[in-house]
Parts: sequence; C-alpha cells; structure tokens
Amino acid sequence: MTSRIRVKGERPYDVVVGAGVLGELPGLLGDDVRTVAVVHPASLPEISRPVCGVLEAAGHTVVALPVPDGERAKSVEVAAELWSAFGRYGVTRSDAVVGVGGGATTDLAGFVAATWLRGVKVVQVPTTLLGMVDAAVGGKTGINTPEGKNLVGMFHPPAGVLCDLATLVSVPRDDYVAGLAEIIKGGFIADPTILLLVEDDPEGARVPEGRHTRALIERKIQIKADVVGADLRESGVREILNYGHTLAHAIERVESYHMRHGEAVAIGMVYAAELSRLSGHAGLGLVERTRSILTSVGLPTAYRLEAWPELREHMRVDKKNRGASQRFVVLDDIGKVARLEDPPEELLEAAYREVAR
Ligand SMILES: NC(=O)c1ccc[n+]([C@@H]2O[C@H](COP(=O)([O-])OP(=O)(O)OC[C@H]3O[C@@H](n4cnc5c(N)ncnc54)[C@H](O)[C@@H]3O)[C@@H](O)[C@H]2O)c1
Ligand SMILES: O=C(O)C(=O)C[C@@H](O)[C@H](O)[C@H](O)COP(=O)(O)O
Ligand SMILES: [Zn+2]
Repeated sequence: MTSRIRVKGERPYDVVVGAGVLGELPGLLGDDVRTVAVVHPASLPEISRPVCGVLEAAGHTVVALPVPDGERAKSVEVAAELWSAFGRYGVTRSDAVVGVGGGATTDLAGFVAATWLRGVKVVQVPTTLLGMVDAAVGGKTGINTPEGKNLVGMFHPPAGVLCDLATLVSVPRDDYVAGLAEIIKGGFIADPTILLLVEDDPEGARVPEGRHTRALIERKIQIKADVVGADLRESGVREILNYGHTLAHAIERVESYHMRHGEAVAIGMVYAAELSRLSGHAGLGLVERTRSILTSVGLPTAYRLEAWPELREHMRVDKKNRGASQRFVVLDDIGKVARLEDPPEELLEAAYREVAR
C-alpha cells in the first residue's frame, strides 16, 4: 500500500510512503528536469545505484555524487565540493538534486540545492527512520560549523519526498532506534497515540517489521506536515518541533557530532521535561513517562554532570534565542506546548542535575 501525505504551503508537495516505491521518483521530479545530481553517502552504493537506475530509465542524465557518511557530510567543505561538481556538470535552474540517505545527507543535499543558482529543485529520498519521519520533510536544510549545529542553512522545501520503507531493513539497529526519538518527540508535542503505540510494543518499535511501525511513521510525518505547512520559516508554531533540541544540539557539539542526533534528542527531551516540571509548567508524570518510554526502546536519558559548564555555553548559540533572550520549548502537558523565556540560571542547572543523576 502506498500513502501520500500532503505538505501544504506556498509550494505544496507529497511525502510518498510505501515499500518498493522507487518507481514514483520520476513523477515527483516532474517533466521539465533533464540532469539530476544524486547526492548520496559513498558507503551506500547498494541504495544509490537503484535510485540512479530508475532516473536513467526515465530518461534523465544522472550525475552520482558520493559524499562522506553521516554527519561528516554536513560541512562547508563538502558543500563546496558539490557546488564545484554542479558547475562542472552544468546543473541549471531546470535541473534537480536528489538527496539519498539519512538525515545528514538530505540536510546537505537540500542545502546545496537551496544555494546553487539561488535555488534548484530538490527531491528527498530518506533511507533512515529519522530521515523519513523528520529530516527530509519540511525544508530545513543546513550544515554544521565549528560554532554549532545547523548554524548555516536555508528553508528550501523539497518538490517531493519518497520514503521507501524497504530501505529501512539495512539500517543499523542503533541508527534505527535513534530515529524513534523524533517519533516519540511527536508523541509528546502533538499526538499521544504515538506514545501509546510505542508503550504497547516497545520491542516492535525498535524494528522495521514492528506491528505499529507503519502507523508510527505516518503519524509522525503527518505532525511534521501539519506544522511546517502552517509555518515553514519557524516564526511561530514550528518551534514545537525543536522540543528537546536546545540541550541536544549542545551535547552533539560537545561530542564533536559523534553521538547520534536522535540519542542527543532523547537526553534533551528528559531535560526539557525536567525544565517543564521545575518551572511549574508540567507535573512529575511528564518526566516519569519521558524517562520510561525512552528507556523502554533503549534510548539514553542521562549525560555527564561535569559537562554542564561547556553545554551551557553551547546552549547560548541556539536559533530560538532573540538578542540576549534565551528561549526554551517546554510542555504544560502532553500535547500542550509552551515557551519558557530567560529562565533563571539556577533553574537551568537544577534541571540538568536531574538529567545527570
Ligand atoms: N532538517 C531537519 O528538519 C532535520 C530533522 C531532524 C534531524 N535532522 C538531521 O538529521 C541528521 C541525523 O539523521 P540520521 O539519524 O538519519 O543520521 P545519518 O544521516 O547520519 O545516518 C545514520 C547512518 O545510517 C546510514 N544509513 C542511511 N541509510 C541507510 C540504510 N538504508 N541502510 C544502512 N545504512 C544506512 C548512514 O550512512 C549513516 O551511517 C542530523 O544531522 C540531524 O541534525 C534534520
Ligand atoms: O523541523 C524542525 O523545525 C525541527 O526543529 C526538527 C528537528 O528535529 C531537527 O533536528 C532540526 O534540524 C533542528 O533544527 P534547528 O533549527 O534547531 O537546527
Ligand atoms: Zn531533530
């Protein structure tokens, strides 16, 4: 069965979900495109080759552009290599980029598409759980800099997103489970049914063939589609998708991006829940449920106590900040998102002590 989730906005597009749906790719690209630059991790030839094959069979001139694996691709150096390649191969405004891989690859592919010739079409083909339910949908593209995570980027919505569930079978277990963090985030901010489905079968949630896998994926994509369809540029409601990310990005920076994004988000959500509780927004129940659901699927919930001063410095560089004002996404309850502005330092530290215990 193939499903289509519509993302509204200035240029609406579909997220196509199904097993063995690669044949839908030419349709998502449209008729006007001649050359297609396929950006993919060098380590995944068995996944990028069929993508290139489908495009060639549809009559496109295909340029396969391998990039480093995972987060190492999200650098200005790799972006510059791709811009050079686009120049060499003559990628024009009527051509397109296809990003194939995990969220790191689709973030990079989206970014180079957004910046090349001031914006060419991109279609995303996410091949990890996290890429499907979060990174490839919504048009946030970007790279990391020494100062922090995703600090350089553009809002550049794709022309389509193709989630071939068949690709999930080869995703390493820890990477798959990391994607669950973003699904669980969706449960806390907007759709409590997600939490019930994970709690009903935590073991099943950890594998692509789980009883509720398809529902979890589609529900999370639907949340993302609804939110970014209403607020592409994060001037309001989109901030809810950043729940847990203030600490998460700081941890990733401290770990020099060697910790998986989803794992950092899991710890970040415990911090956000503790911040919600200690600031009087939410009750103890939120914190307990956060810890228990994350633990049940094997995600981390704690980080080193002594890292706090360094983490605190990195948290100051966050896109939600406005001038000297530091802003956090917290919960009043499950599905009820609130903002916390300039909380006292003692509160921020007290919440962290709970995470470090
Ligand atoms: N733009 C957004 O809105 C958004 C949202 C969430 C996360 N992100 C970003 O996404 C990134 C994390 O994405 P991720 O968790 O997919 O990590 P990732 O892209 O690093 O992929 C994880 C690993 O899985 C491998 N892989 C990918 N597909 C595979 C497959 N089908 N079979 C076997 N191996 C496969 C990759 O090569 C990599 O080694 C972070 O950079 C994060 O900042 C962006
Ligand atoms: O789509 C969004 O908006 C999100 O915040 C989703 C996050 O899961 C994602 O990690 C995003 O890349 C973080 O964005 P950033 O603006 O904080 O870098
Ligand atoms: Zn995220």
